[in-house]
Formats: sequence, C-alpha cells, structure tokens
Amino acid sequence: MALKTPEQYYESLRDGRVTFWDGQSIPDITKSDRFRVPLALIAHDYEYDDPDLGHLRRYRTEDGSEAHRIFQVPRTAEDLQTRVEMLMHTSIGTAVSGVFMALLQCVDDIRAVNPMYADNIERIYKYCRDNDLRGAEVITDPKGDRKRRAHEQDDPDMYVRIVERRKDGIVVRGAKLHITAASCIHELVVMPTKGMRQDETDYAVSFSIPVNTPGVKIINRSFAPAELNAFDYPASSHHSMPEGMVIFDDVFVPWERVFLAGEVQLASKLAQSLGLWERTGGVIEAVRMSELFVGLAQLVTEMQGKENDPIAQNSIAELITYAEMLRMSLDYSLRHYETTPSGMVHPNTLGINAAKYYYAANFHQTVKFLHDLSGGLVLTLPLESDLRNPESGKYILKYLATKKTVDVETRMRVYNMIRDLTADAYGGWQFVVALQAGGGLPAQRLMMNRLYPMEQARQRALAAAGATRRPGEARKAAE
Ligand SMILES: Cc1cc2nc3c(=O)[nH]c(=O)nc-3n(C[C@H](O)[C@H](O)[C@H](O)COP(=O)(O)OP(=O)(O)OC[C@H]3O[C@@H](n4cnc5c(N)ncnc54)[C@H](O)[C@@H]3O)c2cc1C
Repeated sequence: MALKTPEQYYESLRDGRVTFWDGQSIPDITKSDRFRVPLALIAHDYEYDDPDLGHLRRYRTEDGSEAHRIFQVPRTAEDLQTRVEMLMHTSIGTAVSGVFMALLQCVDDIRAVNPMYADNIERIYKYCRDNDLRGAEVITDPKGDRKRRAHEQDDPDMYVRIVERRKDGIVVRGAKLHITAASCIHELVVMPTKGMRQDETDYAVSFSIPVNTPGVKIINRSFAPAELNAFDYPASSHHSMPEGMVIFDDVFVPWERVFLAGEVQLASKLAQSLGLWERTGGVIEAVRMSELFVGLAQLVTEMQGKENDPIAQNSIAELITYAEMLRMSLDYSLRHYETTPSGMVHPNTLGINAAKYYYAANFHQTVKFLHDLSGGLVLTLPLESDLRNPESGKYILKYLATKKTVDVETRMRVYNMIRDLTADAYGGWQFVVALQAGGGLPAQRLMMNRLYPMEQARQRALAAAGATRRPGEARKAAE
C-alpha cells in the first residue's frame, strides 16, 4: 500500500456513493462540473512530488512506510510546528482528516472503558493512513428543539442513534448537518455532537464507515456555482468545498468499525477533543486570512493615494492588530503545547479556544475597516468582460485610473479579491464560518471557563485585595 497519485484519488471516488446536488443525483462526482473545483483542490494535496510542498505533505510512519502528514501524530513541538506549516498549504478537504488526531487523543480514555473500541480506532486510523484515504468530521446533529435533550425530541432521530444492536454490529439512523467535504472524501468519521446522559445511551455513538456504505446519502451545498472566472472571482474560482447533509438511513456498522456504543461518559470527551483540532484549523486559516486583509488594505490605500491619510493609517493599524493577535495566539498555543499520557503533543487547549473566540468575535468588525478603506468599488466594479470589450473597456481604463504608477487592471484585481473574500457569496460564507465552524461562540466560552487556572486567579485577587481568609473560611468562622 502506498501514497496515491491525484489520478488514483479521482478513481477512488468512483465507488457508487449516493450523492445529490441541486435536485440531481450525481452517479459519478468526478464527472460533475459542481465537484470540479473541490476535487481539484483535494487532488492537489496528493501531489507528493511537488518540489516546494512535497516534503511538507509526506512523512515516514513508525512502520517505515510513507504517508500524508495529516496522519502524523505529533510527538514533539517540532512535529506540531511542521503540521501547522503543512496545514497552511492544505485544502480543507484534506485538513478535515485531522479528525483522526481527535480520536487518537482520546484513545487512552477509551481503552480504559472498552479496549475493543480503542483497537478499532487504531486499526481504522492505520487503514486510512496506509491507503492514503481521507476522513470527514461528522459531528453536528440536526438537534431539533435546542431546549430538549436528544431522547426528548418529538422525532427521536434528531441526533444520530443506535436503532438496533446485533451480534455482528449496530444499525444507526439519523443525520449530520454541514459536513465539510463529505462527498469528496472516503470515510465518514462520526462522533456525538455533545455530552450524553445516562438515559441517552443510544445517542452516545461513534464509528467510521466508507461513504459508499448502503443507506448513506449526502445532499450537497456550496456558495460557489460550477463556473466562476478567475479575474472576477480570484478567491472562490479555485477555492470552494461543498458541505453535505449526511443521512444515515438505517445503516449497518460492523463492530470492527465502532468506537462507542452507549458508554455515555465518553461522548463529551470525543466532542471536546474534536473541538480542539477543528478550532486549531480555524485559527490557522484566520492567521492566513488576516494577513491577506492587511496586504489588501495597504494596496488599496496606496492605489488611491491615501497612504498619508491618518484615517487610512488607523484602519490599517486595526487590521494589523487583529492579524498579530491571531498570529501570536497561534504561536503561544504551539509553544505551550500539552501532551497526552500516550505521548501525543497537541496545541494548548485554553490558548486555542481563546484564539478561536477572538477570531470569531472580532471578524465582522475587522472586515468593516477593510470595507471602510476601500469604498463602493468593492461592490460596483465592472466585470472582466466589460474591461476586455474595447467599446466599454476604454472608459473603465480611463475612469478607474488613480495615478500613473497604478495599473488599472491590477487595481481591479485587488478590488475583486476584496469583494470575493468579504462581500460576495464566498465572503458571506466566511462571515458565518468564522462564527459557527468549530462550534459557536458559546462553545469556546464554555471551554475557557472550564480550563482557565481559576484557583490561581482567585488567590491572586484575594491577595491583591488584602484578604487573609478565603470566602468559605470566613463563613465557617462566623458559624
Ligand atoms: C461552513 C460550515 C462548515 C461546517 N463543517 C462542519 C463539519 O465538517 N462537521 C461538523 O460536524 N460540523 C460542521 N459545521 C457545523 C458547526 O459546528 C455548527 O454550525 C455549529 O456548531 C453550530 O451548530 P448549529 O449550526 O446546529 O446551530 P445551533 O445549534 O442552532 O447554534 C447556533 C447558536 O446557538 C447556540 N446554541 C445552541 N444551542 C443552544 C441552547 N440550547 N441554548 C442557547 N444557545 C444555544 C450555539 O452555541 C450557537 O451560538 C460547519 C458549519 C459551517 C457553517
């Protein structure tokens, strides 16, 4: 078994998977226009001979074989740094295979409850690694009425659940929403979306199955139409990945692929550990994007002759603050890494949650500075076709000129990038992704409250206030 080529990746998707898009069933996604860009992005990550990125993509496993670095379990701070560097150059369709890190991070706790589940995790991980397969993070349930728990919903299928336990496996029913790249990968790695209570055992379920397993159906959606030209849409014309509603219509899962089937005490552990790796991915993307915002703002300012304008400088300083805070937060989380009992090194959990929160909570108002600087052309810039038409193009070249040193076509490209990234369909997608992907703001607040070294903070506050007794002790003394 070896690394796949891009062609072998395409070939591996012709497996009878059931997938829909825009009212149509798509029998072979490799022949569909809708999937052209997403599959090309993932295929690119299979280019192991790339002279610039090949060394980042491949690594040697402990068994001596070669595999994609997404499967490398970080054992040192350097491993973790290299992983982050690799992720800076990797499509989201490959990055979601980080789901295996989340599973392996919990494997010690899982083994303590049921060694068979732990063995299954390690075997499926190696199977995917050695066959160069990709897995999706399949977590978010429809959840129905948010006030009620899984087993209290009007329809019991609002969270994926076990409907039958058999000698050879389990049968599951339900759906998972918003699953990034679900149709474009090989394995659906399913986990509970949150902690489950003792009366919700059927909902504490985790497993991994191939996308073409009978009963699995995927309904796709993306912000991007099939065709976008690269001049008018410099970001989204080559960067889109569908999300899928994944349906489990009474799907049989053999025991060899089950990671959890009723042990409720493990449900939140799995959900939280995935949260860490998902949010790390979000912060990496935020670092990349925020640096781009600074560059775009600077270009627009220079092109409009506003480089000495204090308001423009203030706006750019705001964008720099955002970019630097994110870069430093990521850096902090990597330097202050944590280690699991079995030796896996992972980013600092509190640091990543705080960084992801900062990114999401401030994204919208930070983009406002870029829009404020750029002006109305962000939305009203004429299309490339009008630039290329000599009858209209001559006016565009005349009236979009600012000064002799600025090439109008380059100015248009910069504006198109700003619109595409922040003010068009892809931009709208980014606004929601910042908030929701990896869990909404409350999910990070919860983790921060849980993980902050509160006792230390409490002691310092008491000492600063000149208190000699802790609040509990004072009450006892009065009794
Ligand atoms: C582009 C995109 C890609 C995604 N990719 C994936 C993926 O690959 N895999 C995956 O599993 N998920 C994925 N997600 C899902 C993402 O994790 C969820 O959207 C997010 O966790 C919020 O859940 P929700 O969409 O069901 O909204 P809701 O649950 O309705 O949450 C909306 C807001 O309400 C809050 N809330 C929820 N319940 C309550 C309550 N009882 N009381 C008070 N407030 C509450 C939430 O914290 C959140 O702030 C993706 C989402 C997006 C937008």
